[in-house]
Amino acid sequence: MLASGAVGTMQNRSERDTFADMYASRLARLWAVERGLVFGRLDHVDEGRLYIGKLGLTDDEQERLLIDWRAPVAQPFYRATPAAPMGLTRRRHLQTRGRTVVAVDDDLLDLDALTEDDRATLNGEAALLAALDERRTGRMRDIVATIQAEQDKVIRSDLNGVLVVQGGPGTGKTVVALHRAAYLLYTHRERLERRGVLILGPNLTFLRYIEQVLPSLGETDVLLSAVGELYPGLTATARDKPEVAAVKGDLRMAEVIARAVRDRQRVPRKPVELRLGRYTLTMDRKMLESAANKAARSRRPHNQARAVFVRSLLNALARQAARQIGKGLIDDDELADLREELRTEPVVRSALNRLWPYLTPQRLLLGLYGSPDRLGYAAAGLTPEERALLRRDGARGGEWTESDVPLLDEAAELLGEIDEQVLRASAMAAEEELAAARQAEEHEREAELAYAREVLELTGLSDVMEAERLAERQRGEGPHLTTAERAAADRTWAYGHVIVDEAQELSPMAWRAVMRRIPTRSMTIVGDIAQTGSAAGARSWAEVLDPYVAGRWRQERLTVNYRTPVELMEVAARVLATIDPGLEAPRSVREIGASPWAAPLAELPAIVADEVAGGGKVAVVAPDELLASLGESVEGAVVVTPGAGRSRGAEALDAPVAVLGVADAKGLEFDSVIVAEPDLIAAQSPRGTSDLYVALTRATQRLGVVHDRPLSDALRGLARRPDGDSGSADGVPAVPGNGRPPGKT
Ligand SMILES: Nc1ncnc2c1ncn2[C@@H]1O[C@H](COP(=O)(O)OP(=O)(O)OP(=O)(O)O)[C@@H](O)[C@H]1O
Repeated sequence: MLASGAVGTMQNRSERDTFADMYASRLARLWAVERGLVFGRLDHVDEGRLYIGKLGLTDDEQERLLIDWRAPVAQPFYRATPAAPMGLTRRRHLQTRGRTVVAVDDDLLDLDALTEDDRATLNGEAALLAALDERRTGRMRDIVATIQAEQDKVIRSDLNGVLVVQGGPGTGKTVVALHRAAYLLYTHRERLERRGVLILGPNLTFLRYIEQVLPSLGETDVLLSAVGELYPGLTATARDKPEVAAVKGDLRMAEVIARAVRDRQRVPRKPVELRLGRYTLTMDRKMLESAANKAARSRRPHNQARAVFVRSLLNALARQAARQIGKGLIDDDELADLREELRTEPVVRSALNRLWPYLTPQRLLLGLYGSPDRLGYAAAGLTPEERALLRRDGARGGEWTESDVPLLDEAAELLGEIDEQVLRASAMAAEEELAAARQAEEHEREAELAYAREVLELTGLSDVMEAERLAERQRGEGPHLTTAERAAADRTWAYGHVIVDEAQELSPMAWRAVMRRIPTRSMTIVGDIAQTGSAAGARSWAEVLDPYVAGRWRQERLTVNYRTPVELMEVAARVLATIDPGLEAPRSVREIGASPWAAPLAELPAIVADEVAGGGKVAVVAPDELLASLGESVEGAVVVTPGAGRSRGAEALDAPVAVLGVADAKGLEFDSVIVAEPDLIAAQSPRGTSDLYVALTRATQRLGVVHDRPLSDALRGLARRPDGDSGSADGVPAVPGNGRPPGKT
């Protein structure tokens, strides 16, 4: 298609590009599914054999060669059991390397239906354990070949309504949610391709960790985003202290933002005088209030209601001007002329801008955080201590934090868009004002200059640029945009389906921002209440969902832990019991024959070197305050500090050793995990014990803790790491060997 060149009519060219796009994405899909293309075979009692793979293929005669795993006829591959064989005699798992079959495992489902020959060729089932025991690569992989029945139920659950998937660590919530996205896209392709699917994750490192799963299933057009990226045009990675995050995430902030907007619409008590050469006009309180009331009654967002306010004031001023120049009665045309004349007067314009300024969410929030007065008015419903937590000096600078993003979104909703033409016009006007201000009297100068700068800044915002570029592309003047790209740039986009991972971490304000994007409430929410680390996070799913879909959400539970071996989970479960004795840890499927260990902090560098030599990915999970120093002491480590960007996360995943805090380790897994100063992790925030539970459940093979501080009861019994100091913690004998598994069990 491309070789045919850019010839012919516009229509020809556009057709050519469409075909080229189509073939390119088909090709990309075919390449992406190469690994493990075919992984299963179903032997039916009477229908013969079907091969199951990552996508469907037919030959030139339209004979089915391969069935897509998501097709209804593939379902018995995941669901059939000897008790309910679903018409199968046998299910075969094929393991391949490149295009070579390297192993075959059979599940026997219907003994009676098997021939003697079949009985002789049956192998034991080992595909799942083989997959679980594989070394980790730093990136999550698809599990199509080994999806378990309870997971399949979640994956194929109905598109409509809110589905909550609650499950302990390692139960496959994330991987299942990703396969569900692929399944929904396959089953409801038209609707979901048009509206798009959004997957929200806890942080940028996590997004890098999962980003290859959907492409490897042939799905490339899903938007992966962290909550800190929900507001187009900025990526917030900084984190507030827990007590600040708790205030910013509280539902009362919705009222604070609403009042902050109203604060910018309050009219001054004293009359405002406008000196206009020949005459002086006065805007008294009554006139201002009447204009503000009209604007409020229009029920438009702030930036759009401004037009109503301005028009009302200009009308009143024009009448006043007419009276002053001796024209008592004027007709509509004359009034309109006068109004336009006044509108262009710099003095009038600048007064109107001060009375009802155009506002962006950023400006509103910075103005609020930076001013005790504004906070006093807007946050009247908060305590003085809470207001103090919101206060930020240097209002103009400063980084946006993850918990600011839902507030910006809330503000955007109340402020509305600023018309692009208006922005341009006010930029020009501001330039003029700047020039005028330079000539103004000393005492007025500061205020004038500050205001003009403000407007200029406002008009130079990068999201406006983005909007422009977007509009250009949509008009067909730029490169083709995918649904995901268009959705990412548009704050008001309504998605076809939204998946929220680690959903327990979202604050009530973040939920408002999420719900705005999915008016149909077609959602999958996955998480674990026991892992909630954020101070503003969830304590129960009902508390989160009842305000939006009371009585209309359904829940599935995942109960089997595929990541953490039995020995490691025993230790984690002791910590879980200290959070709440009623909480149940998931059941692990593997034993590895080695127990977690403890060692002095000083031995960390040597231990890490040893673990790296042992192979696979190693992580040191540490309290935030120790990250930098530990990172320096460990050779070859990539440190992820809070606020690190997407690329740092990726670097850490690809490195042999990552040093990171719990918030960034959330959702990830490594072959070997060393938790530094566990009790400091537990003490560093109100939900610190949940953080420790998360840290202890990240390993697939080996787990240890290094510490100087005394260990809590839950960890006190750990054996000393044999290579470290002799003896054991509190008299418990050392584990035999070097703490590594003696081999696959
Ligand atoms: N059916 C399966 N076949 C093979 N591997 C699986 C299966 N289910 C889960 N796993 C693996 O188990 C590990 C844990 O899965 P995942 O990260 O999705 O769990 P999670 O419930 O999201 O955990 P957490 O709550 O701790 O983040 C992953 O390596 C995943 O690939």
